[in-house]
Amino acid sequence: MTESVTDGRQEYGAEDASAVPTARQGPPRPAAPPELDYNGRKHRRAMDNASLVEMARRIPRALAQTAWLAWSVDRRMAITILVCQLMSGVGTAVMLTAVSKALPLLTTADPGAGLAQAWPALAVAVVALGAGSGMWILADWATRRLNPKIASAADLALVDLHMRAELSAYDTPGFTDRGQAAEVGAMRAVDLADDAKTLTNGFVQLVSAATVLTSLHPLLLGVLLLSVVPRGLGGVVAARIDYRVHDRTISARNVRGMMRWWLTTSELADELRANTMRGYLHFWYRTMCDRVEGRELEGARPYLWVTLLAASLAGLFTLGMWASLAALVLAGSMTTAIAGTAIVASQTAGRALNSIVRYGAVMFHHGLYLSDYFDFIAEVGSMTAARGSARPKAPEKIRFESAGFTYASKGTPALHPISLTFERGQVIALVGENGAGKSTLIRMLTGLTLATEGAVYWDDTDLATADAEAVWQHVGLVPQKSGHWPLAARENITLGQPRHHDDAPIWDAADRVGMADHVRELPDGLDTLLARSVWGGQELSGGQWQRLACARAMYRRPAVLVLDEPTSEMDARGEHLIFRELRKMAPDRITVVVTHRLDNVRMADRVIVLDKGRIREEGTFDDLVQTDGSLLGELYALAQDR
Ligand SMILES: Nc1ncnc2c1ncn2[C@@H]1O[C@H](COP(=O)(O)OP(=O)(O)OP(=O)(O)O)[C@@H](O)[C@H]1O
Repeated sequence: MTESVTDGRQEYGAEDASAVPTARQGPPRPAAPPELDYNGRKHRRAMDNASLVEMARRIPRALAQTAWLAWSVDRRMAITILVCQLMSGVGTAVMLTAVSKALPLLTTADPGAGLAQAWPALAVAVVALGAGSGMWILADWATRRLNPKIASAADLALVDLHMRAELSAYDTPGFTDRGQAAEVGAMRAVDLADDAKTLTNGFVQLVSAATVLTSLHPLLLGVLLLSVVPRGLGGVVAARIDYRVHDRTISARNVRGMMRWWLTTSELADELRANTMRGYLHFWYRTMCDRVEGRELEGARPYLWVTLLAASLAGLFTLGMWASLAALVLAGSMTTAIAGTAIVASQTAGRALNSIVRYGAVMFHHGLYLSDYFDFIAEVGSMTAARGSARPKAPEKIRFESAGFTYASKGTPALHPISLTFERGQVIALVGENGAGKSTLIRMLTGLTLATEGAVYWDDTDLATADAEAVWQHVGLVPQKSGHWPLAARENITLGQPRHHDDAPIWDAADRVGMADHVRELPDGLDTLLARSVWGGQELSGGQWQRLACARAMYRRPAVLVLDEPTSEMDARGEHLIFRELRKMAPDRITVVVTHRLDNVRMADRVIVLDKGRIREEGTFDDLVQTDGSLLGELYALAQDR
């Protein structure tokens, strides 16, 4: 079915994938979403440069990384697996040796006498086989205990690093993409221990079987190896194709995943519908799906050819092995009994080699994702907010000394070097047009970012030398966009503070922002989950969420209280209440408020007007609005003239 969604200017084939919009009379055809490919380049270069030998080298590295992860989460289980692997290898060697001893006895002229002589060796073979299987089962149990622990630890490390990274990390080109690739690495960690165990078990079994095979006839091992080499190479090349497809689609999948949230969340459902955005967004999303799908399909054909070729060659080489065995027996170079043992040993070695090839390819594949994971961990690890050890007290004064800030991605400063002081007891209003640098100044003031020029001091402590967490202990921040945390109302107020048994301060904070009555009316009061998308959860209005963010900052009773447009979604009563509370709380702290509602600025002791990253004017509200040519005066007049 093809449905056309018309907004009067453009038409999109909204349901049919092939119906990429066609230009009719006049309206321009919408462009496909741009190719986003900042991160892929690095990986593709690495992939293209890597020879098979180099790629195979990744396997031991992946095994070592897995072993390290296993060791760090549960040493007991890691040792159990190792011991079981070795024991199962010993079991195989004992079993094969016992078979090689028993078979010549069984092929004598008198089978009865042969059996009587061979039974101890056969019994040893059976016990060794059973013990080997037991070891394998034990290793399996240990791996199952290890897998979820490795997965949680890998995921936790990733999430935690994100939370500890300097804000500038998010501005690094390709950061989100690399984060996504690392997430895939962390997700793959679920299977890591299992696959590593199967691979190493293959090695152990192979060594056992190869030792026995070589002792029977040196030629046998070479012939056996030949039968699995093609499959091994095929597996590695196929994994390489797979990873390249993954790598070529990661940016598209990443941006599609982000857009998916925007398209399905109730928060944007009104805007999307009422503004007839669905047609274009459907086209956009479909194009991304097609892009990913197309690249995956492109990889399917070479994948098929490689695996087919590898399997055919492997078949031919296996045939060759059987022919060689027959030739050796016919030429009298090998007895039938030894050939029989060789068959049993070659079965074991063949299975082991197959495991090595199969799981070697899997581990190689894991290795690529794991390297993404570890690279990202190292990258973000070096970007965590570890600045210095000074632990500043609640500041009496915050001083900017020629402090400026330039974002890494920008050539010009967002804030040119400025010098000014914020004092305890004062309410300071920051005013300025969009992009003037207010939020940037706030981030510097609270130590969220460090000045790229000059310095910011909390009393005598340069924030560049201070422990970031120790600084933030004294901060309460209401950012422009605060989190609608899918937690209970109680946690939404206390988040970031130690939990107390007494609810009185929580109700007090709710009361200060005019939310106490509403919270009382919620089905479970403070315990009500504030997330409509979760079963039993409740939703708040935009203004109510803002009130809760203010309550959270007030509950902290911080020495530095910073609010970035805290009342933009609030009604007049809420706004009045918040500013009244701020004034009441002001004597014990440094209060900084950013607001575009200039009537509120009156309550500030001091107004700082920023313009294009510079301080344009500073003083009391009344003085500034009455000054000729004042930007505040002009903005205020415009606000009155609305
Ligand atoms: N993460 C960032 N990376 C690069 N540039 C940024 C970043 N954040 C802000 N900027 C730029 O820095 C300048 C100052 O931005 P800032 O957010 O401080 O302005 P603002 O005064 O708070 O604006 P608004 O009133 O719109 O909130 C702007 O030019 C903005 O584009």
